[in-house]
Amino acid sequence: MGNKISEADLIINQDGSIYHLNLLPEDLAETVITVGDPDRVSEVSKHFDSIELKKGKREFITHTGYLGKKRITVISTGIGTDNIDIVFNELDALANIDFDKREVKKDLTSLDIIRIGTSGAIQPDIPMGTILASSFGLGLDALMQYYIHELSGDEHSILDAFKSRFSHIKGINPYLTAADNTLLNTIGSEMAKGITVTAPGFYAPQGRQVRAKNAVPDFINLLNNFQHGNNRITNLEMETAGIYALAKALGHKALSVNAILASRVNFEFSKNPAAVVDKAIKMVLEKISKQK
Ligand SMILES: O=P(O)(O)O[C@H]1O[C@H](CO)[C@@H](O)[C@H]1O
Ligand SMILES: O=c1cc[nH]c(=O)[nH]1
Repeated sequence: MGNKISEADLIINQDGSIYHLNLLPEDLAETVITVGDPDRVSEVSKHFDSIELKKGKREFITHTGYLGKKRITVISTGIGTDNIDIVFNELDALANIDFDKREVKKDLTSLDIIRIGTSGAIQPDIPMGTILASSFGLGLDALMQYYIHELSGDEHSILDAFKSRFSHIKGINPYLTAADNTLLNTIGSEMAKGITVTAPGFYAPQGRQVRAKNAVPDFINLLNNFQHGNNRITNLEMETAGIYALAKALGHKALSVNAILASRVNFEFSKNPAAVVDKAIKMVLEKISKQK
């Protein structure tokens, strides 16, 4: 009885679906694509050979279907790592908790989770239109302060170097997690690679200044000058670090693929963002369709 998860910890709706995602366990495929924008879900599923279900609640829209013999779920997370907390805990519950018994299943399923997101580049040699796979996610948000998560030697050494270089920025406690190596070397094999910084906002937290004044001057230059071994920071967005860290904590494999819409060092934003996103979607689906 001690292992039973309470009704307040794991909320199951009257119809047996999980609280926010509105999905039943059988609605979820073992290959999951996450996107930020709910409208991007159909941009992915329009390439499927068949669509088995469409469900949604709030910003969490889900389509599950087949690409050849591969069953795939595509789901929108909305913006930010606070939403990643909800989506990843609920995806994991769908895969690994027996909803009738409210207990963790004996045999755990490790999902393959691939994010297709948009992002801004901070290196001059990464132009708009690049499709980039995140080798690491470096979080400047607070999500992982609430979870126990372990770091590998590589993760420790990059994170320690970053923390000592950025110790002057008040109120941050960065965390860092690597991509799943197999997904990086298969799905990401033909993509540019680099460390993705996940910011807790789009404007000043990504070094943008419109009217409100930035507390961290020269943020983009500070980030793009950071180098540890062969690792450098290439781009900024708002979910990857949370995805990598929570996926690892829950035993899932994750890769984040970034459609680069902005060059922050050239002060440019894509005139045709849909075409860049479509290129990323096609690259990912082509690789997934070749997986066993
Ligand atoms: O296009 P998506 O996947 O939402 O990703 C990026 O775009 C949003 C900001 O415009 C943030 O969610 C950021 O991570
Ligand atoms: O610069 C960018 C572009 C897309 N998404 C972000 O979070 N930042």
